[in-house]
Amino acid sequence: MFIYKWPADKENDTGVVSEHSMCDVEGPGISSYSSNPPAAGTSLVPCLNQALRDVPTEKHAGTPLYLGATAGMRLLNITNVQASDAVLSTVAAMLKSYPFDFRGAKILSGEEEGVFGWVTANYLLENFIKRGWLGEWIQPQKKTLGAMDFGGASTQITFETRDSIEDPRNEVMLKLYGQVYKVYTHSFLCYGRDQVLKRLLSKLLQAASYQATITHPCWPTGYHKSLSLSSVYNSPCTEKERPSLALNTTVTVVGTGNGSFCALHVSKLFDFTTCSFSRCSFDGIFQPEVSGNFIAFSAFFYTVDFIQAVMGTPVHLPSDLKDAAETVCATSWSELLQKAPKLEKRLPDYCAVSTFVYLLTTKGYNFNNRSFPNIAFQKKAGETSIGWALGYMLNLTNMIPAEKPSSHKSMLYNYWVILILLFVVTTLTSLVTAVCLLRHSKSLTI
Ligand SMILES: Nc1ncnc2c1ncn2[C@@H]1O[C@H](COP(=O)(O)OP(=O)(O)OP(=O)(O)O)[C@@H](O)[C@H]1O
Repeated sequence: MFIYKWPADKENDTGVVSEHSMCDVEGPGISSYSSNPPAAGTSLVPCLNQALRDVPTEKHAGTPLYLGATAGMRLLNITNVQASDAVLSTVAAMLKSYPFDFRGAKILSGEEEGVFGWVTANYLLENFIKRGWLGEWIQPQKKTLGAMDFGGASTQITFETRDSIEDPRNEVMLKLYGQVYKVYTHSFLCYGRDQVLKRLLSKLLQAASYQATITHPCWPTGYHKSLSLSSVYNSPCTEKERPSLALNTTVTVVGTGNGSFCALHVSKLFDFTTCSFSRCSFDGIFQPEVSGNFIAFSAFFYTVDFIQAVMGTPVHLPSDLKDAAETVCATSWSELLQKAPKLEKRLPDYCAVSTFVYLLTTKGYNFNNRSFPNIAFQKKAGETSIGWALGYMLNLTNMIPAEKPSSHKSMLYNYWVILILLFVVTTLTSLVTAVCLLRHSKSLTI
């Protein structure tokens, strides 16, 4: 979940926010929500207290505050509507108790999440509009950037396309600063990092007939863990595969670090065969050919950053990602721990997630040797994190106008500055010339 806050008075004449800040509050997970709403405020309080400190006291009442929830809450809403309503109302009550202008809590749809991420990235990179040197507004001729978000529960792909979008559910027409953008977007629920890992465990448990000890080809050798069936089957993403066994049954899972077996099982998470359109990504979802540059953030960034920074392997081509995933899978638990002790909690899963990212981008989204290098794995643009939150806030506060903002006011101001400067320069030059002439004529008369 994100809370967005910013000093409302910091907007300039375009409605462009010059300063803002946000807070990402991680929920405790679906299982903990399903019976009772969370103890609201456990992680919200530090975030709100930071807001109280950042925004000057006299500006508190005029500072809009929104709460948006994403795929984790979409899943909870599927499993238990009452629980998801209870979470939202508990959190809303807590936000109302603060002195800000609280304007509501909402669960975003997958499409909204995708489009707002795309808006954020292109807004931050000034791809919609920018200032010329006279202060006029220029619409840059460069193409917009596609956005790929890999969250905990869902993954989104969003990009501008000229191709026809065969499924209207994937088409969004946006008019921003007087320009119309035809955007393709799709959000895959249950394809976020955490849900992918649960689905993978579920497939492995099923394949091993739920024996007391099973092997995991994506976990490193030397690593093993006992887990309860409920930690795998507490989600709607694994619901269909739930066994008849008691969910408090414990299973021991032993890592075998086998990259090719791992890829085999991870590929079973996708359906690459069904398609009723001229072309599909996977699971029967229409997708036009990817075009232009892309920015891949959240867990896309974490995964590729791990490969590059910890494993020391640059990722330019799909084959680099494939090879790196295999290397991660073949690295033992003790070696991994030695390389990145601070990431201990995440280390067992980099093999599965790298393999998943490789399959998703190449077999799923169809990036190839030509288009894959156009993906920038990045989590920030300048100082700001890329994600749906900024785009959501810009939309709710009408900060991105549909029409191009007028340049007159700022241009007029700049013309005045230039005129005054010219006047000063001309006067100074005339003065200097006059003094020089005077001296020259004096020296002639002597
Ligand atoms: N350093 C890291 N290495 C690997 N994974 C990470 C790292 N930090 C966070 N993650 C994981 O990345 C995933 C995406 O995190 P993010 O905070 O973007 O998700 P989210 O907004 O909660 O997802 P959703 O929108 O699907 O609800 C999560 O599974 C999170 O646990």
